[in-house]
Amino acid sequence: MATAVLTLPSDIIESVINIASEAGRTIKSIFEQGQFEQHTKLDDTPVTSADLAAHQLIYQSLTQLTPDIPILSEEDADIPFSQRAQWSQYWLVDPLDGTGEFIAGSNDFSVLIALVQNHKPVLGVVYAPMKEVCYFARSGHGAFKRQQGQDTQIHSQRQGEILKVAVSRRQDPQDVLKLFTKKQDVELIRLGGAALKSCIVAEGQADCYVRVGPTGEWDTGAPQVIIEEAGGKVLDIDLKPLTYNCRESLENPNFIVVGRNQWNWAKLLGI
Ligand SMILES: Nc1ncnc2c1ncn2[C@@H]1O[C@H](COP(=O)(O)O)[C@@H](OP(=O)(O)O)[C@H]1O
Ligand SMILES: [Mg+2]
Repeated sequence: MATAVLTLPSDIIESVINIASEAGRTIKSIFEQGQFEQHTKLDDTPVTSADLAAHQLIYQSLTQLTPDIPILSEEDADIPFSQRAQWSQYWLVDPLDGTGEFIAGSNDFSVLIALVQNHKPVLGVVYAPMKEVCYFARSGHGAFKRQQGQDTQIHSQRQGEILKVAVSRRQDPQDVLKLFTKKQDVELIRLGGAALKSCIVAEGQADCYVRVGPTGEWDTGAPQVIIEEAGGKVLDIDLKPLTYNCRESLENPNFIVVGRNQWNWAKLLGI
């Protein structure tokens, strides 16, 4: 039987922001020193000593904060579904989203921490250490961007005639453009890391972020709360919601993060 969902203090998000910021500072210091180890994981994605240092720090801090809530991190994800199925809530963590960017020397990486309750992300923090920007949201309380100590509420409703589409810097944009069936003027915004692309949609700098190819549930958990609280959605390519901790596999389907309700996404994607 699944454990009961615990009622958490409303200011727990500040503790999570502090944990993500500390992990981000650890990553930044390794990035600036330029000395790190690098391996390729079984799924053929890279991992560095910075990912692992951030994972250790987040794991210890979250365990101290909420000893009864389990943690699913990209760097400790080998937990059988039979065990995860017992969880009614858990922390979903990507200690370093954008490892490829980190290795390449680009600034487009961030730390992601989400709280998932009853298969739905309800709290999300995305901290980008090189940009010193934090995006955060709690279900029902709006989405915010914290920069230079100032919190600004963000909204995803961008106005404009051209469809601005955020896509991975490490992917052929044709993989994304071919999904759009209707003739439409499209401007591409190339950026690294899954979360930062979602966040620029959440703050109305892009209309959507389209991801074709594998990602993990940890890549979308925290950004999903931020985009939903900013007025947008995360959907699979059939425009159905993504699911969390519902299957043995933790891989997401292809997905689209949409900000603007004025676009007819079903028509644009030929659904
Ligand atoms: N083969 C694969 N399997 C699973 N996830 C993958 C993957 N290739 C890329 N990803 C995901 O896509 C994210 C990178 O997005 P982008 O290409 O936009 O920079 C990676 O985040 P991490 O850096 O946390 O691993 C990773 O989670
Ligand atoms: Mg990662």
